Amino acid sequence: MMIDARNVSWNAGAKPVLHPSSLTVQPGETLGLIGPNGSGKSTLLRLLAGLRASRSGSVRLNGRDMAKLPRREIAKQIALVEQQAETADLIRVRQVVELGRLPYLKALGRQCGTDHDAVTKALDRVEMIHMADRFWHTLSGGERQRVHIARALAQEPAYLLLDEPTNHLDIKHQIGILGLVKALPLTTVMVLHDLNHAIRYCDRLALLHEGKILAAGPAEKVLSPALIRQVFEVDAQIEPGADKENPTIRFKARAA
Ligand SMILES: Nc1ncnc2c1ncn2[C@@H]1O[C@H](COP(=O)(O)OP(=O)(O)OP(=O)(O)O)[C@@H](O)[C@H]1O
Repeated sequence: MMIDARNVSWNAGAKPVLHPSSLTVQPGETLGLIGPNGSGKSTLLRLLAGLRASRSGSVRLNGRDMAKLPRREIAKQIALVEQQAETADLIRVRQVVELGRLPYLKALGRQCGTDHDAVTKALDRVEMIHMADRFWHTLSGGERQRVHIARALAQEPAYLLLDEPTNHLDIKHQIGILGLVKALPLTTVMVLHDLNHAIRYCDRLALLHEGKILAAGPAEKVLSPALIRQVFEVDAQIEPGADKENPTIRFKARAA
């Protein structure tokens, strides 16, 4: 059970956005994609989700070439929450989450008790069950983000792919969502900007820079002060955490 990307790449017109890159998502892990704006993180995530066709190589889902798999079959395995995911306005929260059940619907499109339970459970997990009947357009940015995550959970995927899942969330819900994601018995890939969140909530990190995976592995290998300086152009100090827990990175902006 894994997603295995071999030599995948993507161009926007003539401009290479992701140079040929390889990355294996290991079963059960939480893998963080980190890197500066425009480094290719979302592009790589979409390639891993089978939503963007690679110019080279292949992405294999549990050993099968994803380019040859029906979309519905992929959707039963992989749920993706994109940045700024849009939803039609005149729809209620529960209906948004029900969209996650589409890959399972039979020909007549009727939802059954299992679908209803999966939707309720997903809303409960992101603490949005009390807003199940609210209209989408009445939600705050953070509430919308939690509903999108609930939609992905209702899909009951084996792989959860999240692009900046803490966007719009206050600190309580940032920690809540990341803790929830880490605790789920799923394989997760998430794009994160907060390097301290990446250390705390990911088992492994892949650092992207200018469309290339510069390093991949455990945080202590990937996040050295030298690499942080090279990629993010900030000076950083890595301090050991209390009780030898996760280290903390402190940043110092460089003088211009
Ligand atoms: N459809 C597209 N057409 C043109 N350029 C694109 C397209 N998609 C991505 N790009 C460009 O490719 C580069 C990488 O984009 P991508 O969204 O993968 O970066 P990212 O690392 O996720 O960035 P961010 O942290 O800002 O979200 C950017 O310079 C972006 O402008």
